[in-house]
Amino acid sequence: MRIGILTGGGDCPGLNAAIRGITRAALDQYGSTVVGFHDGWRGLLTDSHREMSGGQRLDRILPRGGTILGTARVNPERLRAGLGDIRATLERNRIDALIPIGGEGTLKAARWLSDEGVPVVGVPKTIDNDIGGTDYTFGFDTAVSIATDAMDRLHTTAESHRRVMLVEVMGRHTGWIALRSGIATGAHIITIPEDPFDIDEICGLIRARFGRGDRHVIGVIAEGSVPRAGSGMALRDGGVDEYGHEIFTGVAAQMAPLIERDAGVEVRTTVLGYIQRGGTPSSYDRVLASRLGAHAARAVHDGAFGTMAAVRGTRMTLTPLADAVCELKTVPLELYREARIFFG
Ligand SMILES: Nc1ncnc2c1ncn2[C@@H]1O[C@H](COP(=O)(O)OP(=O)(O)O)[C@@H](O)[C@H]1O
Ligand SMILES: O=P(O)(O)OC[C@H]1O[C@](O)(COP(=O)(O)O)[C@@H](O)[C@@H]1O
Ligand SMILES: [Mg+2]
Repeated sequence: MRIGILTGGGDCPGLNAAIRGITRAALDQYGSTVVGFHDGWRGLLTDSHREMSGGQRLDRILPRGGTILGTARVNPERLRAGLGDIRATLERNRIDALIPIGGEGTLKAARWLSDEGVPVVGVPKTIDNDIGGTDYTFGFDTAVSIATDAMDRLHTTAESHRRVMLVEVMGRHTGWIALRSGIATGAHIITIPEDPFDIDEICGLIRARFGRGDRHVIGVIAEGSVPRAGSGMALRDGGVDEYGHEIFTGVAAQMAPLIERDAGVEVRTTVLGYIQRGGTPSSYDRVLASRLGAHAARAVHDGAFGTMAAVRGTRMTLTPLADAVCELKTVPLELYREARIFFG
């Protein structure tokens, strides 16, 4: 077989391990060849690609962050309008099956291509861990470790200065990174997009902590957090970018002056940003990405198209793409309530 692969959406640690997993399995186990398309779906629209070869060169990419194929976002309408170009690229390169590695956006496009008759098997990736049909996505474990390390450091400086430290972490639609890193570091407040926050409640909690003699507060704020309607705070509207994503206006920075005024304490804001996505993957993410990649290679050779490689417990499985993209995997509210035990 000739298998096309691509990495789409935001990069994350483990993409290279997944590329290696697919390529090593396809080449060594099935004698197939692999063609890597550059910069996500853009590489299929413009036919920009490279032939992948196995051996030592691929072994060295296992621990490397980012993606050797490059990634990009393409306006979904432009992608749909380019179906003819995509088909032409696949035919010109004699591609028998496509393995897109991506988040919920890339996998929606994969599902659409599958519905159009293209043989597709997806591989889930994202630091946000918000893809349905799989217990975990690679990138998440590394991002949580980076956020945990950062917050451990912020505790000591906040305590020294008697400050509130708001730490904004990634999580566009879901609070998985905020929840996991917040619990791990003993954060006093965690806000997640799934449960709009009440700024008065947060201020009350901060006043109570300082009132009983505590010297600092760490608040972990998922970037997609929103204030509860009618709760005395409204976020600035940033509109939507050309790819259809909401443009964030900095929720933590907008909370800070309200807390300073109400609680009469100094507030500092740290936005962890792209640090969470860069650099070498954790051992967990390397293993998960390698296994998902090899499993996807196996699935295309079995003809199991229209599916996504997934992990359930410790087992590799296949989930129908339609099930994987029908809804985001959000943080269950009972899990968030469990975390609230440690607030304050
Ligand atoms: N509903 C959709 N239909 C077709 N293509 C889509 C759709 N949603 C996203 N895409 C394509 O997938 C790309 C990656 O999606 P995005 O959400 O940016 O990243 P991720 O795959 O990491 O979630 C988009 O830039 C777009 O080209
Ligand atoms: O790279 P961009 O376009 O600034 O996107 C940032 C977004 O990408 C992410 O890092 C990961 O999201 P995806 O995996 O869905 O691409 C989000 O946490 C963040 O909101
Ligand atoms: Mg996305």
